[in-house]
Amino acid sequence: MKIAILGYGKMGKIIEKIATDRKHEIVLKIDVTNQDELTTENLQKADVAIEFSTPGTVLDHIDACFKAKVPVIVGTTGWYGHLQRLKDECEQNGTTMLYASNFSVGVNIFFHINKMLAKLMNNYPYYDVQVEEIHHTQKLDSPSGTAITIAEGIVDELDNKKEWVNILSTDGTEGLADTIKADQLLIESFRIENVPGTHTVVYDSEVDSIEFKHTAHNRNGFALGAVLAAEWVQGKKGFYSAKDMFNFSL
Ligand SMILES: NC(=O)C1=CN([C@@H]2O[C@H](COP(=O)(O)OP(=O)(O)OC[C@H]3O[C@@H](n4cnc5c(N)ncnc54)[C@H](OP(=O)(O)O)[C@@H]3O)[C@@H](O)[C@H]2O)C=CC1
Ligand SMILES: O=C(O)C1=N[C@H](C(=O)O)C[C@H](O)C1
Repeated sequence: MKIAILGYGKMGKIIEKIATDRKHEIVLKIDVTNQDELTTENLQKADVAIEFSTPGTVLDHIDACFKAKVPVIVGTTGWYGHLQRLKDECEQNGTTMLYASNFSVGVNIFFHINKMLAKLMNNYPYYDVQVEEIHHTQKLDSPSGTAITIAEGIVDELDNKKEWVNILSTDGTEGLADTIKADQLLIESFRIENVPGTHTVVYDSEVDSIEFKHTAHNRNGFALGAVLAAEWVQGKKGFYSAKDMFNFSL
C-alpha cells in the first residue's frame, strides 16, 4: 500500500516506521515546512492518507484528501463540531474517512467495557463517577479525545449523568471540582512531562472506590492501530470509526 503521512511529528514518525516494517511505502510526508506539496496530484500517488497533525490544520488536510478522493485515517484530536459535515460529505460524494480519538487496541477494549460498566452502575447510584486523564505537556487540547469518548460512553449509559465538564488541573484550580453539579461528569486533565496517555474511570462511594485504568507505555499502539485502519479501509466507501474496525463482541 502507498501511504501519505499528513503531520510528521511524534506520531507521524512512528507511523512511518511501523508502516514500512509492514512493507508499505510512504509516498508523501507533509509537515509545516512543505504545505505546498499537499496537492491533489501528490495525494493521488497514495492509496490512503494518515493524518496526525494539529487541531488547526486537520480540516484542511481532510478536505484535500476528499478533493483528491483518497481515503483518510484521522487521529488528530481537539477539533470537534465538524464531524457531521464530514460524515455527510462521505455519504454524498463517495469519499472515505475513518476517525478515532484513540487507535490502540487496548483503549478500544477499554471503551467497550467502560460502557458495560456504566450500564451496570445504574444499579448502584451511591457511587459517583469521574474521569481522569494524564498526558505530556506538549498536548494542545484538553480534555483528551480519548477522555471525551470515555465520558460520552458513560453519559450514554449512566442515567444520572447528563453531560461532561472539564477541569485542566494546574495550580490555582483547587476547589473547582466542588462546583460540579451532581448530573455533570467531571473529566479532570493533568499535564505531566513525557506521559504518552493514561485514562482512569473512578467510581467512588463512602466505603470504597472502583478504578478502571488504561496506561499507554509508549505511542506504538496508537500508530499500529492507525496503520491497521489504513489497511482495513481499502476498498470501502463512507465514514467509519474505530468501533467499525474492531467490532468487539463476546
Ligand atoms: N487518535 C489517536 O490514537 C492519537 C491521536 N493523537 C493526536 O494526534 C495529533 C498529533 O499528535 P503528535 O504527533 O503527538 O503531535 P506532534 O506535535 O508531535 O506532531 C504534530 C505535527 O503536525 C505538524 N504540523 C503543524 N502544522 C502543520 C501544518 N500546517 N501542516 C502539516 N503539519 C503540521 C507539526 O509540525 P511542527 O513539529 O513543525 O510544528 C508536527 O510535526 C494530536 O492531535 C494528538 O492528540 C496522538 C496520539 C494518538
Ligand atoms: O496527544 C496525545 O498524545 C494523545 N492524544 C489522543 C487523545 O487526545 O486522546 C490519544 C492519546 O491519548 C495520545
